[in-house]
Amino acid sequence: MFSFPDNSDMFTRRCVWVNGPVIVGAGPSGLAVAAGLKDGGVPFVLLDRADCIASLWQKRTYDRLKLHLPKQFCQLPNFPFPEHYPEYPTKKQFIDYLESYAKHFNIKPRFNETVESAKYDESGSLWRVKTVSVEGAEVEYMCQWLVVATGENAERLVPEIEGLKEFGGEVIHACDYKSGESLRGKKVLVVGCGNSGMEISLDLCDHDAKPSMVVRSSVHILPREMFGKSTFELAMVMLRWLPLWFVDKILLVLAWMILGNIEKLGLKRPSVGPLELKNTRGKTPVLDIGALAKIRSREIQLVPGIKRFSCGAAEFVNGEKLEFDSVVLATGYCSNVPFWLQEIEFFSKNGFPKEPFPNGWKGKAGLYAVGFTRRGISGASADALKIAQDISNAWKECDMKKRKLNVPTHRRCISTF
Ligand SMILES: Cc1cc2nc3c(=O)[nH]c(=O)nc-3n(C[C@H](O)[C@H](O)[C@H](O)COP(=O)(O)OP(=O)(O)OC[C@H]3O[C@@H](n4cnc5c(N)ncnc54)[C@H](O)[C@@H]3O)c2cc1C
Ligand SMILES: NC(=O)C1=CN([C@@H]2O[C@H](COP(=O)(O)OP(=O)(O)OC[C@H]3O[C@@H](n4cnc5c(N)ncnc54)[C@H](OP(=O)(O)O)[C@@H]3O)[C@@H](O)[C@H]2O)C=CC1
Ligand SMILES: O=C(O)C(=O)Cc1c[nH]c2ccccc12
Repeated sequence: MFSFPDNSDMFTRRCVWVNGPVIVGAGPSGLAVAAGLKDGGVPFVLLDRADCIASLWQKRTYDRLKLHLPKQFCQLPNFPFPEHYPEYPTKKQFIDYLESYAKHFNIKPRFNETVESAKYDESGSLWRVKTVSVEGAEVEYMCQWLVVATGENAERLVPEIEGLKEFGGEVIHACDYKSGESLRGKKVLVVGCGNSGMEISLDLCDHDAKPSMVVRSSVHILPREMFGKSTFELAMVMLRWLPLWFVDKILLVLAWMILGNIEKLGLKRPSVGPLELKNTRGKTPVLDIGALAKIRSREIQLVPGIKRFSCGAAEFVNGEKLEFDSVVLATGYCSNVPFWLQEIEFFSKNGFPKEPFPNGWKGKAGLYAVGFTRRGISGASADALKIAQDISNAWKECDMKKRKLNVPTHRRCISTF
C-alpha cells in the first residue's frame, strides 16, 4: 500500500493505492475474509466506521444476548472457539473470540473511517472508495478488488408511526437497549416480535418492568431446543436428506407438540414455513428462550398493530388505548449498501446481492459480497472462504504479470475535487 498525503490544499483528498482488496466492514464477515487473505499472503485494507471490531456486537446489542445458534455454527474459518465455551456463548465470549481471531491472524483494521461512496472507474479499471474519518479527514482508496462486508444489520429500521413525536416519553431502538435496569416498574411498549422484541420483553420482565409487545402480523416461534437437541442443528441435519418444505412441516409438528397451539395466545403463524420464510424474505424465526412462558403467564402482554401515538399513550388498531412510560422499537435492521455503493448490477435496491446463496458472493470487476446470505455467521464463513481463495488466485496472477513486466506494485496519485 502506498499513500501520498498532501495537506497543502484543504480541498485535496488523500489518495491511497492499495495493492490488494479493500474490505468494507470489520465485523465477523470482514474479519473472516481478512484472515483468509492473510493465509494467502495477500495485502489488503480493512475499513470500519466504528472504533472497534464487530461493532454490532460490541455497541449495538443488549447485555443478556447470547448466540442463539450452537457454537459450531457461529465460528469463523480456521479458528475454533475455545473448548470450554458453552454451547451458546455469551455476547462477551463471542466478542473475546473475535478479538483473539483478529489477533491470531494479525488483522489490523483502520477504524473510524466511514465509506461514503465506492464506484468502479472503467477508464482506470479500478474501484475508487471514498472515506471520511470522525475528524473529517477524507481519503480515496483505489483498488482492483472491493469486498462489501457491511452486514445485513447495518442500519436500524425506524418506522413512521403517526404521533410518535408527541409521545413525550423515552423512545429507543432495540440497538440502543442494554438492560431493563432503568425501566423497573415502568410500562414499556416493545414494538416488534422478532428475536429482539421477544428477548427485550423477557429482559424487561426479569427487571420487574411491565412490557406490552406489538404483534402486528404473524410470527414463527420455535423452541431453541427440541428433545435436548438444538432446533437449528436438527433442521440442518434433516435438510441433508429432505426437501425444505418437508423439514418445515416436521419442525412445525414438533413445535406444536412442544409449545402447543400458540395461535390461541394471539401469535398467528405465517402461511409460509419458518425456513422457507427465512430463505425467501429474510425473516428469522424466533428461537424461544423463555419469552413464550411470560406471554402465557401474561407478564408479557400482547397488543395488535399501532394506529397512532399520543402524549404518554398508544392507540391500537382494535381501538384500545393504553398508557406507556417508554417505547422500544424492536423493528429490525437494513443493509446500507445502496447509500454508498454506486452499482446496480450485482446488488439490488434492498442492499442485498440479487443472486441468492450460494451464488451471491461474486460480482463483476472484482466486486464481492460477504455476509448477505441470510444464513447468519455460518453463511458468512462459507462466503469468506470462497472470496479469499478467489482474490488470492487473482492477486497472485496479477502480481506475477507485474513482476514479469517489471511494473512497480505501488502507484502514486493525487485526486482533487
Ligand atoms: C442481535 C443480533 C444477534 C444475532 N445473533 C446471531 C447468532 O446467534 N448467530 C448467527 O449466526 N447470526 C446472528 N446474528 C446475525 C448477524 O448478522 C451476525 O451475527 C454477524 O454480526 C454478521 O456479521 P457481519 O460482519 O456480516 O456484519 P456486522 O457484524 O454488522 O459487521 C459489519 C461492520 O461493517 C461496519 N460498517 C457498516 N457500514 C459501514 C461503512 N459505510 N463504512 C465502514 N464500515 C461500515 C460496521 O461498523 C460493522 O462493524 C445476529 C444479529 C443480531 C442483530
Ligand atoms: N439471540 C440472538 O441470537 C438474537 C438474534 N437476533 C437476530 O437479529 C436479526 C434482527 O432481529 P430483530 O431485531 O428482531 O428484527 P426482525 O426484522 O426479525 O423483526 C422486526 C419486527 O418488527 C416488526 N415491525 C416492524 N415495523 C413495525 C411496525 N411499524 N409496527 C409493528 N411492528 C413492526 C416486524 O413485524 P412484521 O413481521 O409484521 O413486519 C417484526 O416483528 C434477526 O436475524 C434475528 O434473528 C436478534 C436478537 C437476538
Ligand atoms: O440469528 C440470526 O439472525 C441468524 O441469521 C441465524 C440464523 C440463520 N438461519 C437461521 C434459521 C433459523 C433461525 C436462525 C437462523
